[in-house]
Amino acid sequence: MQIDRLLLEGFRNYDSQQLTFDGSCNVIYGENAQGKTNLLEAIVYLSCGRSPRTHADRELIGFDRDRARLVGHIQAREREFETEILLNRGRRRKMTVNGVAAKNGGDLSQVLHTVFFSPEDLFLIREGAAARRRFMDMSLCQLRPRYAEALAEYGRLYEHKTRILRDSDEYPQLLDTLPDFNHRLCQVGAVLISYRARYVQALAVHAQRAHWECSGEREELALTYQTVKTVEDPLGPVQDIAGALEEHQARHYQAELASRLCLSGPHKDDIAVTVNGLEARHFCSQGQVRTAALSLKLADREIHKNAIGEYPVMLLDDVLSELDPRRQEYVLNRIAGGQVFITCCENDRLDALLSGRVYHIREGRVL
Ligand SMILES: Nc1ncnc2c1ncn2[C@@H]1O[C@H](COP(=O)(O)OP(=O)(O)OP(=O)(O)O)[C@@H](O)[C@H]1O
Repeated sequence: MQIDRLLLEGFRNYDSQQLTFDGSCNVIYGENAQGKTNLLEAIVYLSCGRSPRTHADRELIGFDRDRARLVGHIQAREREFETEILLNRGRRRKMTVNGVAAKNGGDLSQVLHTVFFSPEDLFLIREGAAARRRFMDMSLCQLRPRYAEALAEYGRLYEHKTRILRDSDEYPQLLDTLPDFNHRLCQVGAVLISYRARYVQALAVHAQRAHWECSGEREELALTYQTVKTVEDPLGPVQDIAGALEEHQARHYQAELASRLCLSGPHKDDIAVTVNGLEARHFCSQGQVRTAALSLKLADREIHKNAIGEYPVMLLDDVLSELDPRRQEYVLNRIAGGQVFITCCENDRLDALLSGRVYHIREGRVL
């Protein structure tokens, strides 16, 4: 799987730029704030309709523009595809694959998969649960179109329920609609839990191996999916999970009314990460955190490879400079085989490490 050509018009700081890429390694370098990350962001966006940096599509449109256009020529499953996205201020975006309308990001992911790794991901281990949920969601939305649909529906239901709880003092009749919302949240929430549990099960195996190798066979990384307490078996039948969610919700009904917050549901899920039995978030050194974050990303790449039979496009945003030479070498050896994009501020060291095409970016243009 690879992206051969990319056209950006009015996307972030790219006015109008056409790029042709190498099938193996592409090194993108330039000074700070020139558009290196924007370029990788565009490729991720073409793969799933979601930016790794923002939920707000309007932020992707150039400051002085009303619309942005992204076109990617992609090779996958021995076929060629053209994915196009049009973003308009104040209007719904339009997405097509080979001229056929794509209704959501899941349709784009039928064509292109990406794994994006940036310095912020080094905090995947240290930060709160939201970072790890976002990681699962980004990956699962690409892997499973049904997950993307369920996640979007869950988000809409969650917002409605939040508004009902918030406004119920002023309009008590709103509470009459709450049982319906709660029921649907449990049904859709159960689908999310079922997918997440399987994903983390696979992730744990690959990440454990990557961390073990990268740490010189000294450290054991373990991942455990954590969800709503009443769900005893997240790998069990979806209807059983939904039942367990209803039970948890009923127990928290009064507390939700009192706090006016959605307290029950998989929107609070997490992945517990331990290294040699110790909670990584609190007890890991900087180096261990880096190795663990890296292992999660490499594991994610393996899961995509197993699911689609081809390596996803790997995008490494400024991360090599954050890693010591041993880890750098480990990453570069492990990612050989698929198409890779690497951004960096200076190209000298990377030139020595990699063979591939080099792009110098300045002010949203390739020099
Ligand atoms: N919607 C937008 N329209 C125009 N320019 C934008 C928009 N969003 C961001 N920018 C500009 O893009 C630039 C940042 O680009 P990017 O994040 O790709 O930098 P970078 O080259 O990766 O830098 P660094 O090496 O510091 O990470 C900034 O100058 C920012 O002002």
